[in-house]
Amino acid sequence: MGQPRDRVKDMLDRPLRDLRISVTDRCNFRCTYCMPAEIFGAGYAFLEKEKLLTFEEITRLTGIFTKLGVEKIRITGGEPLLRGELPKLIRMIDSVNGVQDIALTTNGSLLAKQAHALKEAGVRRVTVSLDSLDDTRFGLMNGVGYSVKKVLDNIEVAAQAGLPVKINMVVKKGTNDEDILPMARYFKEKGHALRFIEFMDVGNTNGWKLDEVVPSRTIVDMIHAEMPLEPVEEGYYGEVASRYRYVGTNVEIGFISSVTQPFCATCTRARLSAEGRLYTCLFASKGVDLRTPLRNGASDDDLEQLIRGTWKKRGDRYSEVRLNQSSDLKIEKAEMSYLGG
Ligand SMILES: Nc1nc2c(ncn2[C@@H]2O[C@H](COP(=O)(O)OP(=O)(O)OP(=O)(O)O)[C@@H](O)[C@H]2O)c(=O)[nH]1
Ligand SMILES: C[S@@+](CC[C@H](N)C(=O)[O-])C[C@H]1O[C@@H](n2cnc3c(N)ncnc32)[C@H](O)[C@@H]1O
Ligand code: SF4
Ligand code: SF4
Repeated sequence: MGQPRDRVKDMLDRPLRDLRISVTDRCNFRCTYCMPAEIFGAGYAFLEKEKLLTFEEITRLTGIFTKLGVEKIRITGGEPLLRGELPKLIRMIDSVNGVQDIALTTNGSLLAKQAHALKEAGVRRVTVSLDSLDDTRFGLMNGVGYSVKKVLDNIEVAAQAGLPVKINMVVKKGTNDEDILPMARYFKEKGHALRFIEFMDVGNTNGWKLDEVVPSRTIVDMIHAEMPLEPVEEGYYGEVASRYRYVGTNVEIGFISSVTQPFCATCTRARLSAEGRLYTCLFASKGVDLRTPLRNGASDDDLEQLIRGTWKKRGDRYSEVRLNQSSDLKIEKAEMSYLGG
């Protein structure tokens, strides 16, 4: 694996390390906190096929990002497993010099069919989102009545295919906070790392209110009282989750506290939307169009300069700025399902 030619840093001295690639803005779920059904209904204008970056375009851009320091790729969306022939894309990305890790975030509904092929193509690990073990609550939260058992079965298929699995649970007060302990008990037993995500004010349509956020500290205390926890050291610079281990086991649990303990100071993540816009923050309103130059014959050097210049100008620290505010900052944001969660 070659070393990056020139690791670029932003205005706050943060290097570019991770690229989160959204491969589609579509999803078969309508999670209330992400794609509420009343907004993302039948009339919603999703991206047309010709607007999506092709696999060749994504791979070419990945090669340029690695020259600037990117080592870790996360495939996301929308629901990434809705994109046809995903294993083919994974194989192409895996062949890019400098890519050291390819992870996938998915709602798990289509995982059983594809787990083996994804693993073989080069996916190193998957994160499956699941917010409850109760069918009624999960069905309401995913917006389409999708069953818990199917997701749990698919998680085990992925694990048996040799993919380490993490679970993401978004916690909303009054909606699924009663699921915190049952989820912790279940995944402790299964041996998969569960991560609790504070409900965030992403996008413009999820009706976010600070009083629906359950602070990670509360969840740590709640779990520790029943199943003692000990902290685990940061695994890498800028790690998103604070990790703990159940005492006496190797099973981990994580907390993603972007509302109450923002981690902008070490944020190394760039996001590439399915239509090829580069976003330097999850809460950015505008992305930089890479598809137009890509399709108009720009050279790799031109594209590298464009990406380098964008990262160098980056000063984003939305979650830190929002801290201590009782509401979201009233700015126009891109939707998470569009720019890649
Ligand atoms: N505010 C904010 N939230 C983030 C950011 N990155 C990830 N998240 C949130 O954390 C969730 C989990 O991210 P994942 O991609 O599953 O995890 P990760 O921590 O990057 O993954 P690992 O590589 O396993 O450490 C995302 O779905 C977001 O909700 C970020 O840069 N800013
Ligand atoms: C946007 S989804 C895309 C990938 C895939 N569809 C999935 O759900 O895993 C990525 C992650 O973002 C999380 N997410 C979405 N909206 C969120 C919000 N408002 N607050 C916190 N996390 C959110 C989801 O739970 C999921 O784990
Ligand atoms: S969180 Fe994932 S599964 Fe849920 S609506 Fe958003 S993109 Fe779809
Ligand atoms: S809010 Fe923006 S800058 Fe802060 S951690 Fe998230 S993506 Fe990074």
